[in-house]
Amino acid sequence: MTETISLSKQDIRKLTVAQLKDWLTQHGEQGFRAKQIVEWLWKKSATSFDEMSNLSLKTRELLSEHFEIRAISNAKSQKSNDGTVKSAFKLHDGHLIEGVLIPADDRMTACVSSQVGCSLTCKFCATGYMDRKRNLDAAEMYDQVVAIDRQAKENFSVPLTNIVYMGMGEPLLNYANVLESIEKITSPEGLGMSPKRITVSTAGIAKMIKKLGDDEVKFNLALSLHAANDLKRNQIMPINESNSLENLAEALQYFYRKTKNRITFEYIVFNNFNDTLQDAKELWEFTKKVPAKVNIIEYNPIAEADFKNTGVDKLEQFARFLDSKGVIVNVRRSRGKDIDAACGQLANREKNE
Ligand SMILES: C[S@@+](CC[C@H](N)C(=O)[O-])C[C@H]1O[C@@H](n2cnc3c(N)ncnc32)[C@H](O)[C@@H]1O
Ligand code: SF4
Repeated sequence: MTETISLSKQDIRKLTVAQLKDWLTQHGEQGFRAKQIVEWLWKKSATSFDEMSNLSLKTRELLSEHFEIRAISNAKSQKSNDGTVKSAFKLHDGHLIEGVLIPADDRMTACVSSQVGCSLTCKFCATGYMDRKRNLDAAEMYDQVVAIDRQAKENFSVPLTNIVYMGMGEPLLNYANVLESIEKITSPEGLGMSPKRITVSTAGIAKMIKKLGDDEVKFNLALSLHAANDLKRNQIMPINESNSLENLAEALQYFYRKTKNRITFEYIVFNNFNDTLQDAKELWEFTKKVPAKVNIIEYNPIAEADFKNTGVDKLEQFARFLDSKGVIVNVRRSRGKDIDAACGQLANREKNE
């Protein structure tokens, strides 16, 4: 019988401080070094053991003999006319994911991916036409934030102010890793950012929205609604067939009771699909179910589908109706469209090479 020996070393960032401490003491090292190593790995984003200058050469050699640091690498960045920077990041196993820096007057936002591809097949989203290859681990999401923060400092001389989990993938289908990444991003041992500046966007997995409530998370939640009517939502978001609007409303109410965090509803106003006054009324009715605000977002055309944005007049009428009913509504213009860096356009494509 032949035995298969795995040559790949363990990713050291999968270990907790306590596990690392145990490992070090079992290997004749001082346990307190674990905290120093963890600080190098997260706060200082070291990509090699050689950088860990307060460890002895012997300790560094011991670590590199047994572990590796699976950092992501920046494969390519493209800058849009409006300053948006889209980056392709290469993962240790060769997969590519994308992250985007979105500069605005009052904020610098990182849009990060949570999965390689997506399994939810929303009809208007480029990522939905790719297969889901795998979930990202916490370090792979954390590394995107670190890399995009560097880009913000290099290009605009300011650090990131906000993070949105709105890149490739459905964050709530990678629940544990997404929460772990946010824990690292917000903890003083990591980047120390406020959870109030982080938004996780979901296509709507009712069970996991409730779990967010049970976990009493401090970050913001956005629901990609796009239709407040099951028949229409089923047509563009197949996940709605098993997570109806009624189930979602109930889950959101539960989430709100537990966290007191107001929900954001994302709504693309598609031409001749969900742009009538009746659609606006249904959306208004839905917003009454839970404290919420509405972001009307522009559709970024993708090759696979032939949706169109509604006209300016209809869009204004739609937004004015909501406003007249006391709904907090923002109309958001899309960014980075010339390089396919806008929401829903992330599918590892290059433009204008
Ligand atoms: C790409 S998704 C990732 C997060 C999560 N899977 C979700 O659906 O909310 C982020 C946001 O982009 C939106 N989106 C997807 N395709 C789009 C497109 N072609 N134009 C504009 N927004 C789009 C989604 O509806 C969602 O609000
Ligand atoms: S919109 Fe979100 S859930 Fe839907 S396919 Fe795109 S990434 Fe997946």
